[in-house]
Amino acid sequence: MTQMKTAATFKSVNPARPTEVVGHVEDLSIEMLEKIVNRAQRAHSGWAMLPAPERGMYLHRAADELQLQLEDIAITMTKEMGKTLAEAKGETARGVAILRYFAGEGMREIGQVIPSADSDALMYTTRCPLGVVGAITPWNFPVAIPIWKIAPALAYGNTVILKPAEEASVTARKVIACFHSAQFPEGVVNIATGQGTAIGKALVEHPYVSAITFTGSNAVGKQIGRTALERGAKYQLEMGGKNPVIVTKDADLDVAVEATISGGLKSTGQKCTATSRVIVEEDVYDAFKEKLLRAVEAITIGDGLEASTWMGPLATKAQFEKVLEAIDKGKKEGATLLAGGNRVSSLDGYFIEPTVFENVDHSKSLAQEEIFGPVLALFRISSIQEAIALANNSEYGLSASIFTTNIQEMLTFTTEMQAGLIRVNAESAGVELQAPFGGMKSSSSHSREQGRAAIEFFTSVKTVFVKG
Ligand SMILES: NC(=O)C1=CN([C@@H]2O[C@H](COP(=O)(O)OP(=O)(O)OC[C@H]3O[C@@H](n4cnc5c(N)ncnc54)[C@H](O)[C@@H]3O)[C@@H](O)[C@H]2O)C=CC1
Ligand SMILES: O=C(O)CCC(=O)C(=O)O
Repeated sequence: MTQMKTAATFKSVNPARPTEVVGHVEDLSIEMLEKIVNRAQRAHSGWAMLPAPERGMYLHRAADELQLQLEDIAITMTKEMGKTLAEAKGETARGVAILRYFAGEGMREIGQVIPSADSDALMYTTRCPLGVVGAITPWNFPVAIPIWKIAPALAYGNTVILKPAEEASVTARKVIACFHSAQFPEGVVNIATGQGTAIGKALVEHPYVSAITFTGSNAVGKQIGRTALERGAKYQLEMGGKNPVIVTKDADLDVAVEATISGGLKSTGQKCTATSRVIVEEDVYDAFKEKLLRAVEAITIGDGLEASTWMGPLATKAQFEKVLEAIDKGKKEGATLLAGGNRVSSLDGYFIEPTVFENVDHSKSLAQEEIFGPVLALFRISSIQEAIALANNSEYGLSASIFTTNIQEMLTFTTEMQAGLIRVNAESAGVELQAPFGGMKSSSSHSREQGRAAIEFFTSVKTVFVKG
């Protein structure tokens, strides 16, 4: 990788102890970005012309490098954005598996032979890469999300520029170093660190960048979509969620409680697939609530590097403040606070207690706005129809779970629930890399990432007609 001198850097800090600097990151200028885009553009034709199995071998080598660096990268991730070390290790291992999956894509079919009306002709489809792909990623999955965008982009013959979240850039740099150690040709894999409003925006606007894949907030996603559409670039947006869990009277309550805690509060609730609305049938509402509150009380909060910690801090000061404001707003709107609701005053970092509300008006903020923090809202309902209607009453449609042993209720839920990820007797979070991932309604641009679905975004279909 060519070393570039930049005028400025910014600090990335540890949210568990904000005075600790995890690293300094280049705050690239637009001129530096221009060089990176040109380099990616120049590298494209050579990379695209390599046989796909050979591109796959590069991805296998990157997977080997990431595996070697797993411990260091996971520790950096925990220090930089706060999730527990166990989660960070799991995520890094997932990154290795994603790379291997897409390495295999280099050996799978990319088209179909389609019967032509002309008996002297051969008609088939093939696929070609898009060119330079810009990947704009958030801080909540600093390894998995960049890799599930970069790996398929590369496998199908694109070159890539990663613009990571400012708050997770030290980890991102270490991930990209694995690609460089795997000796990808110059310019094929690039990183552009800097501010979203400057470098991110310039990447989206650049005429050489053929496609943008984004995960993050709805506000930024929509802006990116508009800009990309305007100049004819392809785009893919993965945004928010307000994911419901339904617990019916036939559910195994212990399983439902454990999954609600895990889905809602792991990673401190900072997943787009996190559970935030817990919709419980009245017959079991009180029993479920009691078990849930007991489990919430048992949660240990602290630095994610400590083995005893179950829940770490919020990832950034902005997120910490946003979640405290959301809790305050919920209280003012009349919801009843059952647990938590405060910052953890005994700790210096961005720690907030796991928080549970009930008596939440479904038209109000706690039920409608994405909080992205350790906050659950309980709702009491009297039938499965009411539960599904409530669950669907959201601008989002990313993930949804039901806990029940009633087969008819499972089927009704899988049919009627408006979400891209439907889970039965399993928590709302947790995505398998070989399956399509994406949301309905405002949660996404209706595209899907990961698994074989990734080929739809990262390639263009060509229909070829050959007359003998
Ligand atoms: N769907 C998800 O997984 C995520 C959702 N969020 C939601 O977004 C809220 C705010 O989090 P943020 O970090 O501020 O998300 P964000 O959407 O501002 O940032 C995501 C990425 O977009 C970049 N970016 C920001 N402005 C840009 C622009 N104008 N053009 C191009 N790129 C730009 C950022 O630098 C970062 O790399 C959270 O509270 C949460 O509700 C945040 C992170 C992940
Ligand atoms: O639930 C998961 O594993 C993935 C969540 C995700 O993609 C996100 O929060 O952005």
